[in-house]
Formats: sequence, structure tokens, C-alpha cells
Amino acid sequence: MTNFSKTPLLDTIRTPEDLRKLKVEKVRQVADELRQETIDTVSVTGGHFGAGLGVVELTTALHYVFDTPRDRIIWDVGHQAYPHKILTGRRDRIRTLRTAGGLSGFTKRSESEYDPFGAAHSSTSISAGLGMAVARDLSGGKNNVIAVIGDGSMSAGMAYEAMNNAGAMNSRLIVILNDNDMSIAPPVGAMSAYLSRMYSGKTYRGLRDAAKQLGKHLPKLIADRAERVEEYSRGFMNNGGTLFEELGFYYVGPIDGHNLDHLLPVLQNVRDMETGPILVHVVTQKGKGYGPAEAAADKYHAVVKFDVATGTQSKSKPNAPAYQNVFGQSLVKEAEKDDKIVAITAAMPSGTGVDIFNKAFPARTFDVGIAEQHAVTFAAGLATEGYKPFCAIYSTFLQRGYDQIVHDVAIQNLPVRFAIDRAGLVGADGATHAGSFDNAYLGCLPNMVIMAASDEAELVHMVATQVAINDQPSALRYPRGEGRGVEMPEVGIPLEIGKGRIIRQGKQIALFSFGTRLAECEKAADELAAHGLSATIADARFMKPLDLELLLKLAREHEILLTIEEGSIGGFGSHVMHTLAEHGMLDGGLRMRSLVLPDIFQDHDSPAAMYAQAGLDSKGIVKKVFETLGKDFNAETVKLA
Ligand SMILES: Cc1ncc(C[n+]2csc(CCOP(=O)(O)OP(=O)(O)O)c2C)c(N)n1
Ligand SMILES: CC(=O)[C@@H](O)[C@H](O)COP(=O)(O)O
Ligand SMILES: [Mg+2]
Repeated sequence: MTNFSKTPLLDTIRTPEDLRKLKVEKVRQVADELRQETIDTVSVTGGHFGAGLGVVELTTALHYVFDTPRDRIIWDVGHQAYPHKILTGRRDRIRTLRTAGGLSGFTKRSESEYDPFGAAHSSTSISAGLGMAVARDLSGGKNNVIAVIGDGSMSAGMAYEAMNNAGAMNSRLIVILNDNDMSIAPPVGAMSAYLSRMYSGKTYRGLRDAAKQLGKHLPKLIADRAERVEEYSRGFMNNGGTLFEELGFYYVGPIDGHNLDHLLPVLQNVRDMETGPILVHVVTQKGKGYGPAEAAADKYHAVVKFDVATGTQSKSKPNAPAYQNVFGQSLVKEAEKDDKIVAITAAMPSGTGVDIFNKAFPARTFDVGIAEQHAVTFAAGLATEGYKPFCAIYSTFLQRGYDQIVHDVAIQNLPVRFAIDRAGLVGADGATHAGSFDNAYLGCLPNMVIMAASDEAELVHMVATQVAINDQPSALRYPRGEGRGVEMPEVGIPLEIGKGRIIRQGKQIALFSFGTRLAECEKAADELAAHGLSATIADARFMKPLDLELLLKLAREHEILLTIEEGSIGGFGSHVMHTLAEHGMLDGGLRMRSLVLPDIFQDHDSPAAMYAQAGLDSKGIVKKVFETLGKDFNAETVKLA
């Protein structure tokens, strides 16, 4: 039970150094206050929540036992690091989390010396930690390196590549497996089942056994301490022959990650062990200590602002359906007609709308865990046998599967359908999650058809188009968030491959859009009209193959051609420019410009603010037209936001 009648301690802790000055009996109180501060903070900021609540004790214990920042703590993904931020000199800015100019929602090297490695994509911590440990060995250092990785993140191949390497290197690296039996959704896979079996009760060993095992591996552990070890090692086991031991790790656990009487001495002993890689298996509860989070199916993985008393989140009523839901529903409709359609997600069923498909077709839905590389090649295998796999992956996470896209899909020309969600800027998750590069990284691949939906109705038709593309791979991109509120078609009608459409016919300026910036083009065209400038708006629909007829028409009939996309240099604009150059269309009077994301990693903000910063909103479009015409752009006279 939390006792807040005591003098508050968290206020006295600016850095972990202050924490380490406290008597061990005080650590429980610090953890309780830290949990309350995390709850209060996220109730006003929103953000990732359940994972942080689950590691409050672990965070406190790690900073108490280890000499941070000299000892390196690497938080895998980094979405659980809010309590860590509070303890490491960032409490005064914690309520700026994920807002413009504020703290990142993940660990970030430039933010603090206590963040030795930046993250947000999963399963990198063991590799990075091993690199740090080996660097330490090479330079004769003595510090500890601790990688904290969740059970969900343990499903990715990279974690095993790292353990395989670490087990052979015998470098002193501590891996803490934070096993809360949750990913964003319930975890999947044989590894997850294995971990659950490890603490299922049946496999626990007796206390004496555990103490004996520790003694064997801890030469410094003297007999009189062994008894204490027995006490705090309640529930401890050492299987001999665990998967981790076979990989060359010294395995400790599982231990209760909320019990500081277990956690602190175990970590102290692990710290003092002279051995190669160690894995401490810590069992925690996602959402721990906040009733509404503990009770929720998703353990409040990520939340918007909420009322602390009730846990009620202040979600605003949507004005239009979210793209991910339109995708899921469209795919269900297609799959009702075609039993070869299957859906694949890499641990993101709700985020991608694959959960909707799963409800209708559980046997045709595959959650492969955080395993994007495998997801792509698994889809390729399904395609070889005549199935129609829809591989629904966020743009940023698909980067993980790039060689698989090239080698396993594109070269073999297999009709894998990529549904690329979160294409473009995503806002509060920042640069790590921005879907900026898929136009560039897919556009250069032979055989690939690439589409972008300009609104939610287009998405329905494009899903139908993908179903019909049976002889080559295809990619369909769409953004995070709500659609435009357009009228929705009853059924999707396959589009003609490589054909765009004119939305509005004008004279001087052609705005050639790929994706949902089309809405901004329409606002910009209205504004240009108010300034006496006539603009044509075209929706490319396809970046590959490009609609050559439409492109040449736009180029011939206008003074200025502007491309707009939610992507980096090297994407749609580059393809258009290359094609025009090849057709000799840039040798004469046409002035062509490409509006793309800037060549920087943009920090988190609202998507609208980030697009404005990128010059990809209506005002940016108007400004670009003015600049291209050599006209003065006066922001005052241009009314658009
Ligand atoms: C490469 C990659 N794929 C997907 C994600 C999305 N993602 C973020 S957290 C998470 C679940 C992680 O589960 P776990 O490691 O067990 O942490 P927990 O939230 O349970 O503490 C997922 C799938 C990601 N960050 N990186
Ligand atoms: C930490 C992580 O990678 C995910 O939780 C991500 O933040 C989800 O993003 P969406 O909210 O766009 O699904
Ligand atoms: Mg987990």
C-alpha cells in the first residue's frame, strides 16, 4: 500500500546519484512516488503508459544498483522510459513529452547522457549493448552495460542475432528480459509460450536449488550470504538447459519484477558477477499499479489524456473513418469474394486494421510477432502457392524488411500486396516513426506497382486494385489518422493500373499530387485563384507506373509543374522529374519543382505543424508557386493556415 503521509522523496532526487544516497528501505517509497508521477504526467500528456508503469520498480532498482550514467542502461523500444526520464534529470520537463520542443517519447542520445542509445523501433538493445560492452573491453573499461528488452521485442530476429553473437563473445553484458506477457496486443509465437511456461509454477525450482545454482556461478558469494540469497530468491529458478543457457547466457530468474526485496539483491549480485553474458528474467505486469490500466485489454499501451480518478480517456469524436479501419473493412469485403486473400501483421493488429480482418477471418490472419523481415518473406511464400497475401506494415517498420522486399518479393516478381500504413508524418512519435522513405525505397525497385490513396474512398478502390494485381508485387500507402469524410463507395472497383486523374482543370500551374496532400492542393488552388492564378490539380494515384500521358499533358499545358508528396527526396517528384527529363520536357520553358519532406529528421510535433514546417501545407504550396513565378510571397495576404 502506498503511504504518502511520509515526507516525499522524489522531490529530493534530481539525478540517480541522489537516489543512490538513500537507504535501501527508502527505495520502495521512491518507486511508489515515481509511479504516481508517471500516472499524473501521462494523464496530461498522453503517450505510452502501460509499459512504463510496469517497469517502475525495475527502473528504480536499476538506477539504485548501477552507477548510471557510467553504467549504460539501454531501454529497448524506449516507450517504457518515462519513469527513467523522471529519475534522470528530466522531471522538470516531463510534462512536455511528445510536444513541440519537448521531451521525446522514446530514449534519445541528444536528450540526456542517461540515454546511451536512441530507440523507438524494437529489438535493438542487445546488439547495441553488446557493441558497448565490447568497446569497453577493447578500451580496458569496467562499467556495466544493461539491455532491458520486453518479451514482445524478444520475438524479433535481431534479438537472436545479438544473443547468438553475445553468447560466443563472452563479453560481460547484462540483458534484462522484462516479461509482462504482452506486446501491444497479446504476444504471439512459440517463444512467448516458452517464456510463459518458464514461470508457470510447475517449472519453479526450490529455494535451496536456486541458491546452489547462484553459488556455483558466483564464486564471491560467501556462505553467510547464501541464506539471504535463498530468501530473496523466492520463486527463483535456474533450469539448466534454458534456451538462453544454450545460447551461452547465464540465466537468472524468473523473478518478481515488482518485488524490490528480490530485485535489488539479485541485481546487486548480477552486477558483481564475473562472467560472460547474463540474462535476468524479470516478470512484471504491464499497467501495474493503476487499476484502469491493469483491467484494460491493451493495458493502456498508449493513451490520450485521461481522468486519473476514472481512467476515462478524452478521445474526441472522429469526423471521418480512420484509414486503418477503412483498410481492414475493405479487405474483409474483398476476402468475402476471394478465399485466397490472407492478411499478415507484424505485431500491430489494431494499428493496421488487421484486427478487423481477424474478426471475420481468423484462420486467414497471421500475426507473426515483431518480425517484419519474416512477415515479408512469409508473404512471398504464400504468394508462390497462389494465395493473395496482404502484408500490412507501417512504413517505418517496413524498412526492417527491405532486403526481403527486394530479394524475396521483387526479384521473383511475386504478387505480395504491401499495405503501407502510417505513410508520411505521424506527429508525436517523431522521426523514428515517420513514414518518409517508402516512396524512395520502393520506387527504385523493378516490378513494383506503387499507389497512394488521396482519401479514404480511394483507399477502398486501391485495395480492390491490389486484389486484382496477380502478376507482380504492389504497394499501397496511406497515412495515420482520419480520412477526409468523403462519401464512401459500397464496393471497391479496381483502378486502371498507371492511370491518374484530373481533379480540377486550370491553365498556368499544375499541382501534381501523390497521396493525401491532394486536400492541401485544393486549398492552395483556391488561394492561387484569389491571386489571379489558375491551377490544374491532378491526382497521380500511381507513382509506378507513372501516367505518362497525363504527365506530358500537364507539362505541355502549364508554365509551372509542382509535385507534392508525403515523402522524402527520391520518391514521386524524383520519378516525375526523371521521366520529364528523359522526354526532353525540361529542356524548354517548363518550370518544375518538387515539394518533398525536408532533408532532416523532423522532431515530434503535431502532423499539421510538421507539414507546415516542411512546406507541404497549402501555404507552402502557394509560397512555392510564388517563388517559382518570381513573385513576392506575402504571408499576410495569403490567408491559408
Ligand atoms: C520494429 C518494430 N516493429 C513494431 C514496433 C511497434 N511496437 C512498439 S512497442 C511494441 C510491443 C513491444 O512489446 P514488449 O517489448 O513486450 O514491450 P511492452 O510494451 O510489453 O513493455 C510494438 C509491437 C516497433 N516499435 N518496432
Ligand atoms: C511504440 C510504438 O512503436 C508504437 O506503440 C507506436 O507508437 C504506435 O503508433 P500508432 O499510435 O501510430 O499506432
Ligand atoms: Mg511485453
